[in-house]
Amino acid sequence: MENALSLKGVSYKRNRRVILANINLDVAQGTTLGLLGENGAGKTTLMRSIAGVAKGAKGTITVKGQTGTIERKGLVSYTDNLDGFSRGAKVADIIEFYASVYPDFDQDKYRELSDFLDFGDTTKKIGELSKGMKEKFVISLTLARKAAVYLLDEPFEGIDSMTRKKIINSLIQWKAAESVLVISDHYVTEIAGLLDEVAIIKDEKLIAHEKAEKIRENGNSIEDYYEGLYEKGAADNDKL
Ligand SMILES: Nc1ncnc2c1ncn2[C@@H]1O[C@H](COP(=O)(O)OP(=O)(O)OP(=O)(O)O)[C@@H](O)[C@H]1O
Repeated sequence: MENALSLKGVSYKRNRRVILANINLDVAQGTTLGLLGENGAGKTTLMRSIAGVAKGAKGTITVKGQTGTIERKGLVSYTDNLDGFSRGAKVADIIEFYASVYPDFDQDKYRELSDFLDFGDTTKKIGELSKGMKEKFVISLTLARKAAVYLLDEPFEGIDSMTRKKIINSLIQWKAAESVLVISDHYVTEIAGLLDEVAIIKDEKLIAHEKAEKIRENGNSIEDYYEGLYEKGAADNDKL
């Protein structure tokens, strides 16, 4: 199958400190990829690089054949924690902003998503939203676009476990079959059933990229595989 997302030699430094080192990753269209790694491993930085918002990222990132940052922004749906908006901005204003900036933003789909997530009050200000409410808003905004690649960075941290299960069980239905979904989460077991592949980051490097099916065929759970690799280190670089 055609690769929807391809990273070649992606590196990122901040204040001369290496955050990502030579990341190579190919993801076929339709794949749901779990991006795993402990705190500070570089998952957010990698997502920001793919989305074209990490300034100074080196290497080549191709999304559906496009390598330019502007073109990529049109193909990748990623919501940067809403940090760019003032605390006084209302939910309704941000929805309007999304609709005006992204031609692929589908307001009906946004409404369906936000209803499903029980996040309906558009009069609230960003600064008034709880962590979980903000996350529901980010998920709704992100998935309401028609994109080739969706990036969800630890989307469920503040969301209660019942709702988390509900979202995880239905996440796939909100993306087109050919779209890629990259999701990072600390609750590996919870999202495991959703994943087609996992990519593991440790010490600035991609130490593994493997199909979930293959991990299970080898008698491992995704969580065991992840923890085993993390403990063992980058010795066996088991890339696809
Ligand atoms: N604004 C920043 N200034 C300086 N260093 C940063 C900044 N943002 C991230 N870093 C550093 O980059 C590294 C990777 O951070 P990143 O947020 O990408 O990791 P992560 O895997 O998403 O972590 P977490 O699971 O805790 O969210 C960390 O060592 C972090 O300290």
